[in-house]
Amino acid sequence: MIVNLNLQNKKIIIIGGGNEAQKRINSLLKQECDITIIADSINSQITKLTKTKKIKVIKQKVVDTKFISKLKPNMIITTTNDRKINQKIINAAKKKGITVYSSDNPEDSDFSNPAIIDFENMIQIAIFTGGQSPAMSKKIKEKSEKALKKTITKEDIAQIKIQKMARKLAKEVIDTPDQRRECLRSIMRDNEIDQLIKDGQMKKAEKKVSTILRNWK
Ligand SMILES: C[C@@]1(CC(=O)O)c2cc3[nH]c(cc4nc(cc5[nH]c(cc(n2)[C@H]1CCC(=O)O)[C@@](C)(CC(=O)O)[C@@H]5CCC(=O)O)C(CC(=O)O)=C4CCC(=O)O)c(CCC(=O)O)c3CC(=O)O
Ligand SMILES: NC(=O)C1=CN([C@@H]2O[C@H](COP(=O)(O)OP(=O)(O)OC[C@H]3O[C@@H](n4cnc5c(N)ncnc54)[C@H](O)[C@@H]3O)[C@@H](O)[C@H]2O)C=CC1
Repeated sequence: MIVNLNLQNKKIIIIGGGNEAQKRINSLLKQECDITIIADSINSQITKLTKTKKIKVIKQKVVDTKFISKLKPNMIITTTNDRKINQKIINAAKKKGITVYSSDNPEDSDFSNPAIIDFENMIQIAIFTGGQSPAMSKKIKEKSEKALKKTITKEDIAQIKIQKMARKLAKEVIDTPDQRRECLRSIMRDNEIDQLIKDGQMKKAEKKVSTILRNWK
């Protein structure tokens, strides 16, 4: 089952500082969460990231699981190339009811990472083979990316921004979910708004949306 994790303000610990850690940090940085890396060595890309982004680093080898009670994380991601320590961390986290992921152990992890196609941080499309073939997920991602870039337009992304603003206002000014849905659909179909979006006139589009919503009966 693919779901999205809401990690806003969550405390996340990543053990290890190699390629896998780097992939996980890059996805975590899309949300406002508190990231701490514990590793005895950190690759150059992660070092660069720690200089520009808010990431804490504890430079040490993890030999036991005491860091869990000390740092009290909401989630632990272990990415070391040491199976034994990864397993120890998984077991300790599970005992404490902490969400855990290990790069070398999909069976014991609480979630999986699909291949992601991202459009301007506004739309994410996930490709997942249920752990059967990560390499095929990557290949299908690369194949579909080209096709999707032709299907998902700049205007679609602008319409998401319009819809975000519209549904916030709709919740304030329209009483029932059915009516809100109908109104949001009519905004999506509105030729005038469509044209304003195409012309890059976002402020005018928003104004028109606001008028439609406030006069909705
Ligand atoms: C189960 C899963 C972990 C999870 O649940 O999160 C998992 C597990 C493992 N992958 C391993 C190897 C490789 N992983 C990749 C690549 C990716 N792996 C990703 C996801 C997942 N990998 C999850 C299932 C996803 C699904 O089923 O769709 C992607 C899609 C997303 C991401 O990592 O963010 C990302 C591409 C992202 C992109 O480019 O966008 C490549 C290819 C390459 O690097 O070129 C290889 C080498 C070739 C191969 O093995 O296929 C090994 C070590 C095996 C060993 O020791 O040999 C394990 C551990 C194990 O199998 O035990
Ligand atoms: N889920 C996936 O898609 C993939 C999973 N893997 C698995 O992930 C593991 C890690 O892969 P990479 O990041 O490429 O390896 P890597 O060798 O680049 O990084 C390992 C990191 O762990 C650190 N480390 C090792 N023992 C430690 C300890 N006790 N305490 C703190 N830090 C420690 C090292 O200093 C290094 O920074 C692999 O062994 C493999 O099993 C590998 C490729 C893809």
